[in-house]
Amino acid sequence: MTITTIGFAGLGLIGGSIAKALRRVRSDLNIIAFDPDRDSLTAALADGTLNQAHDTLSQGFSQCDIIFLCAPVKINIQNLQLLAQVANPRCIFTDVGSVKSPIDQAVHTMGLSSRFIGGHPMAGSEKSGYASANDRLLENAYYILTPTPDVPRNAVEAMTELAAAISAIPVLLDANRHDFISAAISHLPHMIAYALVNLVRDQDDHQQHMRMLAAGGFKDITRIASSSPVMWQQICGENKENLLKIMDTYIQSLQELSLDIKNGADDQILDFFSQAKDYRDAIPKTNAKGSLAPLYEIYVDIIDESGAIATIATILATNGISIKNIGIIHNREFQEGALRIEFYENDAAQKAIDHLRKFHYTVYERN
Ligand SMILES: NC(=O)C1=CN([C@@H]2O[C@H](COP(=O)(O)OP(=O)(O)OC[C@H]3O[C@@H](n4cnc5c(N)ncnc54)[C@H](O)[C@@H]3O)[C@@H](O)[C@H]2O)C=CC1
Ligand SMILES: O=C(O)C(=O)Cc1ccc(O)cc1
Repeated sequence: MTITTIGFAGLGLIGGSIAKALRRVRSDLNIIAFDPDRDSLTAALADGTLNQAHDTLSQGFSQCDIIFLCAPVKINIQNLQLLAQVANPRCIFTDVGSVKSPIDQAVHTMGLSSRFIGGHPMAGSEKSGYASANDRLLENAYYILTPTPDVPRNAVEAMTELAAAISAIPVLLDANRHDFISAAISHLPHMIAYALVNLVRDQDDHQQHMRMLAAGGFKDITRIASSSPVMWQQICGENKENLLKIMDTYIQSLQELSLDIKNGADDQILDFFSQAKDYRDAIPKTNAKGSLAPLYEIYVDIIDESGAIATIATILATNGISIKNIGIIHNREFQEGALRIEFYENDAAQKAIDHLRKFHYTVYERN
């Protein structure tokens, strides 16, 4: 399947990131888009990502070989209905939505099963909009594809190649299975984050001590409460049954924990925490965007005084070691605060450890 023109219906964080990545790896592509947010289109024309911007989902999209649906999940289904009327009969549709079964069913009803490949890149962030899009966002991230058996093999291959071309890792999965998995590993965590933030907001005092004192743990598990409310409202509606099932299971497990705490069942509590720790420790490390790129990071205990960072940076620089990122972190793991240093390569991280230990710094690596 030859791909020369790609369309985007929605050019926010994910649509924008895919369009930018495709532009980087295939400068010859004709990339066109529609988004009701005119500023996104203007920015994407200005930075060279788009060849054309359209004010509607109409005739302009008839030239597309592939159209990516990148709006919130319910809107993707509406847009597919509009685009099916204007796209050429060879055009393949794909989406990036976080829920796969409802769009699959809609596609079936519309008689488009042989032309639709569901997609879900498993990376992103709490940010929204084209302004946050980044051509490396999906690098080393799993990109789930849920083609039905009706889709021709060459179309699935073309889609798999596109995902791989932007350095994502294509994975084929059944749509229903995808939705249950996503309910557990993505949708439930977002519900927990939203609910926890609101709980703290409601319990806070007039001086907002809770907001002021909220530490690493709270921030770690609530970052995603800054995600787009509209996007998550639509995900809840579209993955209702799976989400309700997994929320019930979660509530039940909290109730059991609460009972164990009430009864002073120390052994059960220790088992519960230990099992969770073992499973969590075995999850592969990812970078901030959720992709699997290896992290070459070390942690160094430092005395919190001016010049401490500069001294370490100087030791590394004079030994020819480049730093990718550096910053102090304060959390329970490092009670006094530690310096987190990220490198571009493992070799650099190992050299840094050797040099810093020579200067008697305490250095940790995370396994
Ligand atoms: N945010 C994330 O980390 C991830 C999101 N997704 C999925 O990607 C899709 C897009 O999410 P984001 O890019 O994060 O959201 P976003 O809010 O950054 O972008 C959505 C874009 O859709 C546009 N839009 C609104 N109504 C539209 C319409 N009628 N037609 C065309 N475009 C319209 C908005 O103006 C916006 O630019 C969602 O379906 C979401 O479930 C998938 C993986 C990760
Ligand atoms: O920011 C995060 O950690 C996310 O979990 C982003 C995200 C949001 C929605 C998805 O369907 C996939 C990934």
